[in-house]
Amino acid sequence: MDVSSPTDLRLGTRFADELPELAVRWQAEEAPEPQLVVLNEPLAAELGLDPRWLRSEAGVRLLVGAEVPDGATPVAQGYAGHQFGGYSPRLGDGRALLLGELTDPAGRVRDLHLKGSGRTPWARGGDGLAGLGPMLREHVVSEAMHTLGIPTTRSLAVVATGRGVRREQVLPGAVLARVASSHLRVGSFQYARATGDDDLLRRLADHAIARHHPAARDAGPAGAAYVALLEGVVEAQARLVAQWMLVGFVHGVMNTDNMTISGESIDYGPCAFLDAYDPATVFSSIDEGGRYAYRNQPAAAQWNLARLAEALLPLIDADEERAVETATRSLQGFATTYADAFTADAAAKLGLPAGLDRAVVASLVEDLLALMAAARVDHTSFFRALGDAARGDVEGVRGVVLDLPGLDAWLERWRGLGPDAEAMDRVNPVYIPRNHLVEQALDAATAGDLAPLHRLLEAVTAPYDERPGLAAYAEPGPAGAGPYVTFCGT
Ligand SMILES: Nc1ncnc2c1ncn2[C@@H]1O[C@H](COP(=O)(O)OP(=O)(O)OP(=O)(O)O)[C@@H](O)[C@H]1O
Ligand SMILES: [Mg+2]
Repeated sequence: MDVSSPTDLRLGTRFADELPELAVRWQAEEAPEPQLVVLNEPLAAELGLDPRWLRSEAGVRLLVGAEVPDGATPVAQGYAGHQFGGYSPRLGDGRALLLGELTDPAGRVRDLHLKGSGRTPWARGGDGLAGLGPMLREHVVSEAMHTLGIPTTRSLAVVATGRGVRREQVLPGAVLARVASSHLRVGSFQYARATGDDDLLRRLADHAIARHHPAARDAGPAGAAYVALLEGVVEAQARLVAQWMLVGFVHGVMNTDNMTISGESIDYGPCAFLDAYDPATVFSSIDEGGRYAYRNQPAAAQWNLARLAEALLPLIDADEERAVETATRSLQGFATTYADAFTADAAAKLGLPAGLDRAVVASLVEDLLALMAAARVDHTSFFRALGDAARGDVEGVRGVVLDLPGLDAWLERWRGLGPDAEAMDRVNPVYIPRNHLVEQALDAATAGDLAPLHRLLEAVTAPYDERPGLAAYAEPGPAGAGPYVTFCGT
């Protein structure tokens, strides 16, 4: 049955109850004039929430935090984090609240969370607010990621608050209602570890195991369950980052507080998708050293996971030296899982049959990426054009690569392996949220015109289905433009 009133909605308080040291009870700031800007109806249905109710005044009050269902305990979650390599011991939800855990009709437990809901005790100097544009970016990009089959937090809705947010200019403010399999971060473990309270650390790890890696519980005695937890996170993150790389996604701010334990992508701040394939691409204007450049993402993930391993050491083994040895072995799993996932996903993008020798596929992929990088081809449309090449039409790919003899030799090797063009069309998107289109849609929405946003959503939520009316959405942006995303506007 659909939930159609606040009294029907049951939100769990498991995080608040089990981890009170990480949960500050709090409430959202009043929104002067809440107005629903976008609602994710398919997600609402998946959660058992009646979209008509969510669109009603009472529903919007829930989505903006003005009304809390009976029995719910909204909390601001505590976490620490390494930001661009520097450690901040006390970050936490400075502008966000966990409303509680919702069990969907399929029995899955999901966090319902608000971002931009006002200052909390973790706010430090911040105003606790979020701009409409950045929250809509999170909506668009997370929905695109979801339809591309990439694990991600989701956006249920964006509600404009009617309050101005002072940035470089005054922007309309908004609250994002976010749904995630949890909001546990690497930084949550760093925070618990830094308290020196091993009981808290153990409760947090047990909570994470129960929610995300239940098989770890059966791993064996003593520290084995926590080693299995670490390995579970390492594996989930290795697979996730392999998917980012193959779709050309640059997260932009892979701090340890922006890396989940679930393996879902989180926090779409200064993120963007590659147009030209250049592995050195950096989008965030504050990432001056290029720490989170596209090509550095696997290494950044490994670095973050090493911070998770450090936090878990007291649970892994009472003997620190043995704990370090064990954790190091677990971290080494990243390289293998990443390489396997990357090769398997790349083989699918190339339409290759299953069962080919891994080394053959890996060298084929490597050689193709080198050809693509040398000519800075458009990442997304090139892979799509390869589907045409599998059907015998090589004009699209030959038209953009510089080293034609090299490409022809590569095409011959590849075609000899029998690529399946239809299978390629099912995994190589036509539409991704191109940066220039995202910017246009957000600018228009900020000025009150939602049509470009809806058109963009129409394109990116059916990314493999080429439609003639959406040709402009498949085109790369103007060369040399950007970086489009900065931190200042969030
Ligand atoms: N305007 C703000 N007011 C208060 N705190 C803020 C503000 N902006 C960011 N923060 C806090 O700064 C830290 C880093 O911010 P970051 O942009 O990574 O996270 P976020 O986008 O707010 O949230 P999330 O990671 O949940 O998506 C977080 O602790 C966040 O709560
Ligand atoms: Mg963040």
